[in-house]
Amino acid sequence: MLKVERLDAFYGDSQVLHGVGITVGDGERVAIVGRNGAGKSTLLKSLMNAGPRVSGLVEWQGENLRDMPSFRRVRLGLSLVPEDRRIFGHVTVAENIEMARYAAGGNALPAAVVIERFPMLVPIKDRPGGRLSGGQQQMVAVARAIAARPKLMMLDEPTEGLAPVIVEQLARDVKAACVETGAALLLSEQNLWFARQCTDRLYIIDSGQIVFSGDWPALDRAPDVKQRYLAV
Ligand SMILES: Nc1ncnc2c1ncn2[C@@H]1O[C@H](COP(=O)(O)OP(=O)(O)OP(=O)(O)O)[C@@H](O)[C@H]1O
Repeated sequence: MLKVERLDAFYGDSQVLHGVGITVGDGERVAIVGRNGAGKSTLLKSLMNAGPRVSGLVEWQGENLRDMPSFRRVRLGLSLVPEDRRIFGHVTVAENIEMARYAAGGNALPAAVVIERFPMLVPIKDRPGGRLSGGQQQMVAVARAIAARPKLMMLDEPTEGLAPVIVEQLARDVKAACVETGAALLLSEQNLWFARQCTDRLYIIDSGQIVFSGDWPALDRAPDVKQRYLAV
């Protein structure tokens, strides 16, 4: 279980997160939604110690992570798929997924097993990463994360720039992969439809602060909140 309390994050002198508190239970799927610049990416990076300077509590399975480096967090089962996906262009889809072994060691799932879980990847498994569409790249990035058998997978705006038909497929595959492997999900998104398909509850972040916490029906019952923090 992830427990975050009083989390502040800074780039230089500029404070971007202010006293953030969230939890994600074992196997739970939770969304962080908010407008551009609200602090979603900064929050996920802060949880991995991958960029901003942070203070406050980040506790994972009862351990206060303090200044633990990212690679050790990965070994504890935390995994972040960043916005830019970081697919290797000169090796194939299957080899990109095989790279999960470097993060997870002997515990990683074989690429062939993971590819079966993502139907879109089956016909393109031998294609170089540099010749993939944005949607295919995102699918590979999620598959690679799943191959490392994370206990908590964090996805940073996976639908950005993707066609609606790909967004639908990605929603099905992300949810199914989490359910099958028991991985928890912390999803940063602006696409409310996608976030709702993949998760059971959400936090809204605005100007670096959590301004709403509840399940999706609770958001439906609060149209003023939706209008104030999520309308474009
Ligand atoms: N490396 C950085 N250095 C300085 N300021 C940054 C840096 N990265 C982000 N910021 C600032 O921090 C604030 C939060 O940005 P962040 O990327 O976390 O938002 P976001 O909710 O993920 O938005 P987006 O959807 O645009 O990615 C913004 O004001 C942004 O300009």
